[in-house]
Amino acid sequence: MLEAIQTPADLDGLSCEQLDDLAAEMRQAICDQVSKTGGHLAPNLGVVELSIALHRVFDFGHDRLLFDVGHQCYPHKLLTGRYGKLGKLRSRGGMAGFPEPTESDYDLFAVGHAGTAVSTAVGMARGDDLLAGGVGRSDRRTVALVGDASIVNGVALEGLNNAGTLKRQFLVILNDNGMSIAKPQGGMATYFDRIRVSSTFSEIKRAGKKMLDKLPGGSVVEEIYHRGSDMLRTAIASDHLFEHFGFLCIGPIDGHDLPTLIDMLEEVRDIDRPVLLHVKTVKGKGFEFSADDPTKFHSPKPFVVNGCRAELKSSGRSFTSAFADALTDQMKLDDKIVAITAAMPDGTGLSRVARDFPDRVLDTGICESHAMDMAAGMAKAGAKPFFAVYSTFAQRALDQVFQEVSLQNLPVRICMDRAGFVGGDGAVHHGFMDVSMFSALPNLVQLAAIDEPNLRAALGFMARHDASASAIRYPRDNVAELPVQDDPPPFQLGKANLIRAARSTKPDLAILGYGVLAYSALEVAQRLDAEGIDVAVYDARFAKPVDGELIERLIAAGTPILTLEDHATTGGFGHAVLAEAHARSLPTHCVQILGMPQRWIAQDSRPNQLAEVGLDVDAITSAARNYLADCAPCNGRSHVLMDETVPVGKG
Ligand SMILES: Cc1ncc(C[n+]2csc(CCOP(=O)(O)OP(=O)(O)O)c2C)c(N)n1
Ligand SMILES: CC(=O)[C@@H](O)[C@H](O)COP(=O)(O)O
Ligand SMILES: [Mg+2]
Repeated sequence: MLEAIQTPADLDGLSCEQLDDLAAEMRQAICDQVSKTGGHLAPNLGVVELSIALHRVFDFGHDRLLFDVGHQCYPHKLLTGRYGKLGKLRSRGGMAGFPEPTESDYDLFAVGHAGTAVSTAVGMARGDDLLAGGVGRSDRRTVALVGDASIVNGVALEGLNNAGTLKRQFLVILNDNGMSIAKPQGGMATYFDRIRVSSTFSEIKRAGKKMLDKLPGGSVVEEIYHRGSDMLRTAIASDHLFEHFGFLCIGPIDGHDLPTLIDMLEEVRDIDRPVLLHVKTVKGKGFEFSADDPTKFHSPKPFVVNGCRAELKSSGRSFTSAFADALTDQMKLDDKIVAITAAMPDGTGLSRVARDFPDRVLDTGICESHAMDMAAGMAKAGAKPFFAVYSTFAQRALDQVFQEVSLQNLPVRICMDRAGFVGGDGAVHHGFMDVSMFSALPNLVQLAAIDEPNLRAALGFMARHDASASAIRYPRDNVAELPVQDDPPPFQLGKANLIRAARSTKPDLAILGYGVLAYSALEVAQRLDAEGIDVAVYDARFAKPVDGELIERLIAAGTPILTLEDHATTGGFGHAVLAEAHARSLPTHCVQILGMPQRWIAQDSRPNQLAEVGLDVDAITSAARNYLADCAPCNGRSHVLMDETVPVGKG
């Protein structure tokens, strides 16, 4: 049946039994695919009936459907003609793992960061009305689908605050499954726990039907049972929190009971004021292993289903695990250290740290801005906060980093995982601009780790460095099985580390790698060496301050520099090297920058390997070779690779 659904209109006329069968087929297709490629499983399994009911009742070819985070969009995509793309989930030419406007007009925003749906939905509603001649004049209905953990995010509350003033149809579906990735945190989570246990509307309805079934009267019973308005009145929630934002609040209702969902959505569809429909769902529903462990199966790597169990395929030692162990060791040495996460305890490794220090690991919920300011407050009080956050989510707290951390010169430590390309999650999650983002801020040291021993050394530096804030970056990847050095020298502020000496005192090329690409540079150097090109390789370690003395020494000796980073070239480490050369009145002499090309950063589908984006060893080697051909004899030209569309090495 699923293959036959080319547009949501194909849902019309299907009976509830058929829709239930369709739901089962969708669950199986999603589970089969995610088990092969990885992706978001539990969130999508939890919204199958809700997605069917939404597309049955609304016409989102005309109406507006906005997803929050968007990781739960797979059922929506299957119902809007993309079943054929499921087999290439999260890869180029396939089905993106988040809503993707380049994939379908049913996807309005490419999203991935929590809290945005209500605001973009308010914007679309206001925009539609404006273009239709005035408030309430548009016939496009607007729906925002938000999870119970995302709705606590600051942006979401800003959206709700404004949405309540709308004088037109506006529906927020609160998908309440009692889960974030981990257990949700904070007062709102406690509130939802309380109202979620109040008997849901469907339970009232079922009890009512049982009672009515006992009465004689056949069709009268059916009529009463199905008369929507009574349902609606029964389901209206008095003194629901969001009622105070100006919403008519309904529910909670059972998010897996298709007849109730369809009835209720039909009831609320044309109410001409903001409505919040509180829907209770089970994250991971449909498979025991995912419903029993929605955290583990939130966004699993490929796994093998074994009856009612599922085993994730093991995949080596990650930077995340290395970070968690290194931070744990630092916390053993210093009881002022406290670890903070914004709803990502497992993704950042802090759940591993919490096993040893449950009282010194704090989870704020999806509230990065608050977490950063809380860290600033803790630093002000004399504690040593380490805020573990994905590079992409740190973007949400940029203002707090400047205003409450760097401007106050408070020693907050920011540990950014998923820096660089993230693979399957793609454009909405790449950590491509943390260096640029923080580079203009005063009192903020920026550093990167090449492997596990260096990550440990870097954290030791950060724990000791009280003179300013510091921000470290490391990738969504495994650590090198063979580290560059088992016992690297301690990190010294602004000092790079020579990891491959050239054969001569005046090498043909010096490669300065920032982060893990310094590791790739070693193989590049080996290949060039075999061609008689004498190369020195440095682990740059710091993007702010860069090692100015090294840069001066190299440029003065006429040694061309190639900088490498898994970061945008704009405002990245390479630009910092150029700026340093400029500040030292050095000729920006043969400095070439190699980083993440813009065209890939905005790519709508998923570069899964550095090879796809020209940052693998082959590509770097050929870039270095072309570059040397350009600048021998060194003519003082600066080969800054500003235009990423130009093949590397011809900058
Ligand atoms: C700003 C931001 N911080 C963190 C995340 C990581 N993240 C993705 S989904 C998720 C949990 C969302 O919970 P909820 O909104 O309840 O949706 P559910 O997964 O339960 O369906 C988190 C923390 C994010 N996407 N955006
Ligand atoms: C949707 C979201 O933001 C998270 O689920 C994220 O996709 C997790 O990323 P990792 O798989 O890298 O932990
Ligand atoms: Mg949830």
